[in-house]
Amino acid sequence: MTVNKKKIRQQQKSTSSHIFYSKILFVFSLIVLILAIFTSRIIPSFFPRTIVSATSRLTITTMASSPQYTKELEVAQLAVQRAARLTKRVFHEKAKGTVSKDDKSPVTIGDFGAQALIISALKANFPSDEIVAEEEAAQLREDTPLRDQIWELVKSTKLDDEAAEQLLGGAIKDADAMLEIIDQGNSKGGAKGRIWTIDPIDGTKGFLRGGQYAVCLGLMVDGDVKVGVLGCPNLPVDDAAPLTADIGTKATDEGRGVIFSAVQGQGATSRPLGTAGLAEGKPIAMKPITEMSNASFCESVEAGHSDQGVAGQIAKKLGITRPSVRMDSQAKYGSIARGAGDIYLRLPTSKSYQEKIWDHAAGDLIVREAGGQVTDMNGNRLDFSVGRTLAENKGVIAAPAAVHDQVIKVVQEVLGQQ
Ligand SMILES: Nc1ncnc2c1ncn2[C@@H]1O[C@H](COP(=O)(O)O)[C@@H](OP(=O)(O)O)[C@H]1O
Ligand SMILES: [Mg+2]
Ligand SMILES: [Mg+2]
Ligand SMILES: [Mg+2]
Repeated sequence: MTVNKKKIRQQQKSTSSHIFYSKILFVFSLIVLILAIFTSRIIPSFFPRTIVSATSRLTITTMASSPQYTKELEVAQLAVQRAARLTKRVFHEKAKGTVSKDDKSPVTIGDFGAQALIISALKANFPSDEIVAEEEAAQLREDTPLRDQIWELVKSTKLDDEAAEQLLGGAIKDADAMLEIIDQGNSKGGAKGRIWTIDPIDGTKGFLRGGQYAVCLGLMVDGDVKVGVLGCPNLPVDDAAPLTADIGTKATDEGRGVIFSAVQGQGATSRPLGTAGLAEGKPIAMKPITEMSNASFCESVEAGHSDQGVAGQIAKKLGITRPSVRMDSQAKYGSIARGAGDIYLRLPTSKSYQEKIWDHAAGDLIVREAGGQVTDMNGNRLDFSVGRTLAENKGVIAAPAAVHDQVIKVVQEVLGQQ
């Protein structure tokens, strides 16, 4: 009897110590898991991709319940929509008020006007945010007729929706105030705080020749792109329309004009550029590549902006059989994000050129939120935290996440043979 009791007591003791040790083990594992997740977010390269992507999914779920950057997104979309109204007016005019910048690249009254409208909308809503924008007003201060031409456009470009126009802060006071506003885009950029980046007309050369162009706006917080908006007035509204360099010969804008948007962790959308207010956005996603031979790739129209010879060799080695679609501006990012094309290749043409952050911020986020991966030619993520340029990166390779490693491998092989 006593022996049995003793046995039972011993058994109870060992069970409760088991439970005690299991609890300790459980709490310890939990702490390790939390630490792993926390550290993997700070130093992602130390951890396998699976852990990092599981964490991102965790972030997405958390963020979905309390969407962030709602106001930023609304203001950015409306500001891009209004600026695109201005660029479309200039686009349909014969004389586009083109002048040459110091680096010999073109700039038009559309570039200056769109930048003034976007900055004034941002300053009305987020007065302490910094802005990195492409253009500056110096030339306009010495050229009064050019300044006045832009002012005429800026003061008469409004959204039809009165409430939306009010949200953007309404009209700019006068021509001098407009010049000051243009120059508020002179931030040096960097890794701290809230910084917007604007390309009022990306693909100015495309804009001038009647090709694709984009009005681009991105918000970076501590060097990371959180919001991206691309207005592409000459792309088809239809997300399923095939990728083509041709914008058609129609004089009307019917069936054309799209805004791509993304917020980090909330996916990417497209909506018609429209005329009044904002249409409902539709989620967009990159197309999975099942056969490389059926894949399409796009690149710049300008041979001076991207090495088309090297891109051709990469495509061939990947097994891509179709010729590239040459398209100006970040319309390329939008097009692959909605599955109209598959891969975007941008190979440097010179050792010294540094890509500008306004040429890539919005597109980078939109593609990544649509299921893509965007890196430089060495496979490193684009680093928007080092100033006005992507000084730490060379070239751009954007592709569906599932094949991106394969593309980078081929890029390295081809470049290694150079
Ligand atoms: N040598 C070069 N290499 C890469 N990009 C260049 C370049 N010279 C200019 N660019 C950039 O290429 C952008 C156009 O991109 P794409 O060639 O894809 O259409 C230009 O934007 P802007 O048109 O806003 O000036 C400009 O900033
Ligand atoms: Mg330019
Ligand atoms: Mg540009
Ligand atoms: Mg530009």
